[in-house]
Amino acid sequence: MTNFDEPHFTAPAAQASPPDGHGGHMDLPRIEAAVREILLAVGEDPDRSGLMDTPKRVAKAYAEVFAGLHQDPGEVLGTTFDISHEEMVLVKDIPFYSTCEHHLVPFHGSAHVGYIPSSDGRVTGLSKLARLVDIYAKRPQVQERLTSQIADSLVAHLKPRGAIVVIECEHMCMSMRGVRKPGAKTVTSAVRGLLHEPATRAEAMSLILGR
Ligand SMILES: Nc1nc2c(ncn2[C@@H]2O[C@H](COP(=O)(O)OP(=O)(O)OP(=O)(O)O)[C@@H](O)[C@H]2O)c(=O)[nH]1
Ligand SMILES: [Zn+2]
Repeated sequence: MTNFDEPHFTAPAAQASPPDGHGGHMDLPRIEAAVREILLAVGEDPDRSGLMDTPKRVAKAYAEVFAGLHQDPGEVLGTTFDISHEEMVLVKDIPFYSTCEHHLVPFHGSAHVGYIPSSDGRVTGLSKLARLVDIYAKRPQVQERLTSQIADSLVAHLKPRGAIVVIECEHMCMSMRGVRKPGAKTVTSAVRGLLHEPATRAEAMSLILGR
């Protein structure tokens, strides 16, 4: 069964902060040791010159790719402005990279994130919507959970009257291996509140799809 629980914001054996300095910890030496094991297991020589620094590099790369495990969406969405806006705010074509939790290879594409602000006259910064996408993308993920987590986080932190998230992705686990269908796109959506109304939803979808 899929586990929809929020990952923990702290990991055991704290060793080093992720590169963006948003708190939380990664056990870099442990990642390095595991990468060395993988290299040995596939029949490589981790001590040859080309691979000598690879475990260290991979650990550094993983700290970046999984940094979202240690970031708090509430903190990002906490920056709000006193702007009364009754209609939809939509940031579309937000590029992102995530990691398929089944194969630990990338899936990547675009996210479209929209909301109808709460009646309290406050909106969040536009960049915060893109930051929110990254916080959830930079974790081991499946596309469906990524989509609903972004929508649920908007609802929890901004109390909007409605929210919509549409994500279009290519999964490398379907392109470079396995079924090998490069170019196949998976589209997922999550809709909350007033965006369930057919006319509002249709308006959002036409804004999202009208390129
Ligand atoms: N629903 C969903 N499935 C995903 C996602 N990312 C990868 N998958 C799928 O996860 C499934 C894992 O299937 P398994 O049969 O357990 O693993 P596998 O033998 O590697 O499967 P193949 O990829 O078909 O070779 C595959 O069908 C993947 O396409 C995702 O974000 N959402
Ligand atoms: Zn996969």
